[in-house]
Amino acid sequence: MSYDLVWFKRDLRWQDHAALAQAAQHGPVRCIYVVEPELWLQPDAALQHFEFVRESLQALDDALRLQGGCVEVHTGELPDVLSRIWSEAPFRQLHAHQETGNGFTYARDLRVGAWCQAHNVGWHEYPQFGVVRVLKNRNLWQPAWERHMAEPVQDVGELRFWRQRASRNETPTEVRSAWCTPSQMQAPEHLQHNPPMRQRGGRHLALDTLHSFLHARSLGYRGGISSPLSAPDACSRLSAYLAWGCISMREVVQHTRAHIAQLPPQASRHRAGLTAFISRLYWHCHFIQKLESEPAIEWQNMHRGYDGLREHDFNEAHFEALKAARTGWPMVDACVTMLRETGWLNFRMRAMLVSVAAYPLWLHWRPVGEWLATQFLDYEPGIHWSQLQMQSGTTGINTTRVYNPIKQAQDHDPHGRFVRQWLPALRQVPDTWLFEPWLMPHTMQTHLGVFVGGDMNSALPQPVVDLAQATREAKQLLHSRRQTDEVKAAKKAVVDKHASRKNWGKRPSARRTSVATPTDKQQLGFDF
Ligand SMILES: Cc1cc2nc3c(=O)[nH]c(=O)nc-3n(C[C@H](O)[C@H](O)[C@H](O)COP(=O)(O)OP(=O)(O)OC[C@H]3O[C@@H](n4cnc5c(N)ncnc54)[C@H](O)[C@@H]3O)c2cc1C
Repeated sequence: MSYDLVWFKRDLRWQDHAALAQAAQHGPVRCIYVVEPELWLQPDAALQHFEFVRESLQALDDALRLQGGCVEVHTGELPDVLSRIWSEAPFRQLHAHQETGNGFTYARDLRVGAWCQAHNVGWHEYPQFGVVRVLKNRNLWQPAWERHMAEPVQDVGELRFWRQRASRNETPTEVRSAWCTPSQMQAPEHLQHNPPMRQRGGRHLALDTLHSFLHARSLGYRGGISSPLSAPDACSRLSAYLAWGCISMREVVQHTRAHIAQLPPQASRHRAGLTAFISRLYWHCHFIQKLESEPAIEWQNMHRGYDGLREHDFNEAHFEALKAARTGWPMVDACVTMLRETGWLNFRMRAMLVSVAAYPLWLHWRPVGEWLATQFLDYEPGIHWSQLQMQSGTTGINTTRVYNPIKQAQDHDPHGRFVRQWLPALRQVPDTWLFEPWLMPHTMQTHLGVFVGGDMNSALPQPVVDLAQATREAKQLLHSRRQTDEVKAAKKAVVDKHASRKNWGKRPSARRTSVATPTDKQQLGFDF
């Protein structure tokens, strides 16, 4: 009996799973996940991602077992694994979701396509987000997003699973030797970083998170998402579940719209929060579309006119201080610490970290992005690299936004609860010096027994650079590059390819009437 093979990647769910639903229509299915050693060797991979995948696969396996099936975990490179499976028991067709991943997955998918062609196996890839493969024109993008989200959620119904039969000479254990169950998965030894307080994987947790957000936490979305104190509750916290596919984007959009529709008229704050949340769901796919349309933005500047701006000045000491949470700016160091312990940070604080890296520390976005990719449990290449470039000023279409970490602390942590929570050395420091402890008089430092110094033994580090001066110099360098004729001339091509065409979910400015918003300003539509 032949079967169709379903290859799970970053789509670790069984509901609204187009690949599984379509495969099931053809007859028996066999479900696999492949641990690809090369993939986990990439610089953007971390142990937390592997463990989250394992947990999500465990939930998937549990659900499939209720129907008499399972998910097989194979280890090896693709298409070698396909060859092995095929030579043991040929399959008719291979089904998977489209993936807009890093350079490795892009090249691997091309190899898989070639393998399928050579073996006369049908290769079916299905979109799982509102991202359009081979998008001819950016103007067509938003209607395509709406169509995708409006389609009915795919119910996989009852599944028939393919069963492997032992040949006469094999014991059942030998038949299974080529794969293992999710609970038997072994993380590659080199993988590091698994934050103790990170979110756990699995579809049931994704659904619980969506439920608690829609019914309670989203009341705090409006006004609550910018401060790192309120954001962990006020934000949806769905990013990791969307990134690893425990829940589909369509499910989230449809549930949210249905929830908005049944809110009473007086629930205006709740409605406004959920409407703003929907605009973030557009942004999710809008940003992934950039990488889909131009995979090279993972490595090279979106606007090539910025080439050479930071590449040759990379300061390792600055980078090490940032990673070690010892820049000397409490808000920055507290955010790095929270991220290290939880695997998550809200948008504004992510933007601030990259801004500090890109401007006063003058670090190129690529190494910073590799490090942050391992720190973010929700690492999604399309959003990540586009945001890294946007916050570093290399897209050429966004207004330069430079976040001052002292002002961010004053605005979003006025009583210092956040920095004191994550930086115990600051707990004794009075409010007056909390966000600028290097200004604390020596007598006060002696009195508290907390010293600010340049060496690793000091409880509090000196700022690595003079913030005001380094930021001024960085802005000057960027702006002088922006003024060159080459940079100005090449801007239109970037706008045509990548800029948004609509001001999703943003309230119109009272002063602006029907005049179209300049595209580069629209790109900043994140803040309330
Ligand atoms: C430098 C940088 C890197 C980032 N890297 C990632 C990443 O790797 N993966 C990731 O999912 N998000 C990334 N973001 C976007 C954003 O910070 C996170 O999506 C958000 O903090 C996740 O928390 P949440 O799910 O509670 O967000 P919510 O505010 O509840 O938003 C709901 C969903 O909308 C999407 N979304 C929210 N904000 C954005 C945004 N600005 N751009 C695109 N999509 C958005 C996410 O899928 C998110 O889960 C990055 C932002 C910056 C500044």
